[in-house]
Amino acid sequence: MAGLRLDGIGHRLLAPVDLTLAAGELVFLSGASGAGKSLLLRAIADLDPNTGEVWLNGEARSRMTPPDWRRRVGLLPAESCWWAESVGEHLPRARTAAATTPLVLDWLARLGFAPDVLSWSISRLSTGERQRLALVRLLAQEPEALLLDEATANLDPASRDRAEILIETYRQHAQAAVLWVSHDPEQRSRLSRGLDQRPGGRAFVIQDGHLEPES
Ligand SMILES: Nc1ncnc2c1ncn2[C@@H]1O[C@H](COP(=O)(O)OP(=O)(O)OP(=O)(O)O)[C@@H](O)[C@H]1O
Repeated sequence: MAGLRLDGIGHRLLAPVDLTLAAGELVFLSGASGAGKSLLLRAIADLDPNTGEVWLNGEARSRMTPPDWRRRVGLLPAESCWWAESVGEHLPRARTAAATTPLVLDWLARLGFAPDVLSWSISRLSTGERQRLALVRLLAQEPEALLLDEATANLDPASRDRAEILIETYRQHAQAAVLWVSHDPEQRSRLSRGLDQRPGGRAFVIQDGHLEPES
């Protein structure tokens, strides 16, 4: 089946979870600080020890190499990690604007960046710039599912709106299942209406070590 299926995925604070996200479906995740939301996303990405299996479009995680899995199921952590000197070095085939795909340049523009951002040093980036650029870096890997941890938490309202539109456009275009940790009820209500104005958007909460549908 197309989409992302969690089959008994659990971690040290969370009882095993069974959850299926259809291709292109957006599902929200909330819960108190420290409830274990980030740990669940990390468990799905197989970054920490975890139980269970995850299926992407019918393919088992255990049958893929970890780098392959993490490219196909892209995690946007709350705090992004950068390892090279410049922004462009973090994007596939994109050290310079000339070598950058038009799609990535378009995404950068949608988030308010001119092509010269590729030459910017990582050390000069503001928190919000890091968050927006981490999103472009993630999408440039063309993931088939997205795990978003407070993807817009550091952004002003205008930047937040632009990031939401980009994520929604990608979700619909790529038919990517999206599991989105968000504490912001207004964001969830905005996004659950969707760009196509259809109602939708299931929401779950982690409470007392269990994942439950939000009432
Ligand atoms: N490597 C670790 N070793 C020990 N405890 C950890 C580790 N990583 C996370 N924790 C703890 O596990 C709990 C859940 O962490 P997690 O990051 O999943 O919380 P969260 O639900 O995402 O919270 P927030 O909304 O504050 O980001 C926290 O109490 C955290 O301190």
